[in-house]
Amino acid sequence: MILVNPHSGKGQALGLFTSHIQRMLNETRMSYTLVITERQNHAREMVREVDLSQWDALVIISGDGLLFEVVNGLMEREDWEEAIQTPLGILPGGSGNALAASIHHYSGAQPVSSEELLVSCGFLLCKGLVSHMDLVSVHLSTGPTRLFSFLSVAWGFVADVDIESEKYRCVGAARFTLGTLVRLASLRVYRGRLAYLPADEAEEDDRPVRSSSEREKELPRNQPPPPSFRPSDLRRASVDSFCLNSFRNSCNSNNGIRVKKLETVPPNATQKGPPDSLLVPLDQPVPSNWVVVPEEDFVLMLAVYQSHLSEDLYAAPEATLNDGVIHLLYVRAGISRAALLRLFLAMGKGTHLDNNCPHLVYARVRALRLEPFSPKGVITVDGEVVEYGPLQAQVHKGLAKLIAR
Ligand SMILES: Nc1ncnc2c1ncn2[C@@H]1O[C@H](COP(=O)(O)OP(=O)(O)OP(=O)(O)O)[C@@H](O)[C@H]1O
Repeated sequence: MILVNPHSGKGQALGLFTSHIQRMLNETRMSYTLVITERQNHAREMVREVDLSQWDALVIISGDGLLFEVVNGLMEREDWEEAIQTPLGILPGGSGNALAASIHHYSGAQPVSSEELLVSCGFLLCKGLVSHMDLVSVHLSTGPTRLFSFLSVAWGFVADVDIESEKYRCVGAARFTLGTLVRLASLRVYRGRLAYLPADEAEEDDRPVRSSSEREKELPRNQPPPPSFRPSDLRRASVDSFCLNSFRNSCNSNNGIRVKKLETVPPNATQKGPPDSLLVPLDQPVPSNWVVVPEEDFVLMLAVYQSHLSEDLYAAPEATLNDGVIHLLYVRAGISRAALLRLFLAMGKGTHLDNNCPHLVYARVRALRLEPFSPKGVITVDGEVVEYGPLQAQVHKGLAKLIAR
């Protein structure tokens, strides 16, 4: 199932699919159904109810926001443990495309333009090799109290830029550069308390470690793919005509693709997912083996679990898809505008940690707690704004599966 957010990025996700991806899938003789999302939470509600036995993979062509919905929809199911084993795929159609940029980077390739990134991720999808991907369980004190995140938690400068730059999405990935310059002009300090469990202090995840053959399974498909893409091999994809009983389906044709419109079911708020053995309730002090950061004034806090925060921000050079580590970066108050700008320019190349910036701190952690004291601010999880207030998070190594090698 390929889910498209027609409004993501510059609003061209469907066009990008037809111009770049459709032919590649046809050449591999992979059959698929395209679902165009109609509103926020459509994908989340749909994957919560869908019969997953009918699908080999759930692929999104959008920004990271749509994958966030799919991951959380799967984790809200009664059968979440099995559901989250469904291979996920991502094709960049947004303006940030952090996970797509990360998997392109993990494949060993050099940085590329947005269009080439789409083709690169298309090839990864056609190869169909599946790897495990870490998920982070994020607890909030209000709103939906537990979320699952595959990318980042941000507070302060980065979160502000992410949200404020939404209005510049027509310029694509450059929106973050533009937003950074605007926010630098009105640099703020955020007051709060940060604590974390260093990765070397924490016990390894107690789930059994899987063998590499179990980790890297090839996606089933109708026929083996041709060794390379040749025009003579071009065939039309056989488009599946699944009938999902829980939805009212109406299909119509769009550029030769069968488009399925789905009616979804009411939200389900029940808590699901693995226990967070490293966390104590938010109203209790953190355990004694945690580090409590002495400073209380910050410019930013960024917890990231993949290498890239956007196509142009190589935030965690050491990160891999399944390292079971939250890469925590924070910048203490007192940094000059010029030094912060230099830091972000260096992040474009992934050299920010080599620059010995005295205000930047980096730690590999397994869990963290953030208690903002500033009355107003923005916190984002995977680029989506969440309720502003205390939160804590714990990584779950390799909980999800991603088509990524
Ligand atoms: N048809 C739709 N109409 C409006 N919103 C939608 C629709 N489909 C999905 N959404 C919502 O749009 C939000 C943004 O989606 P997404 O992150 O995929 O794109 P984006 O914001 O353009 O990408 P990026 O995060 O890279 O900038 C998500 O929260 C998603 O729930």
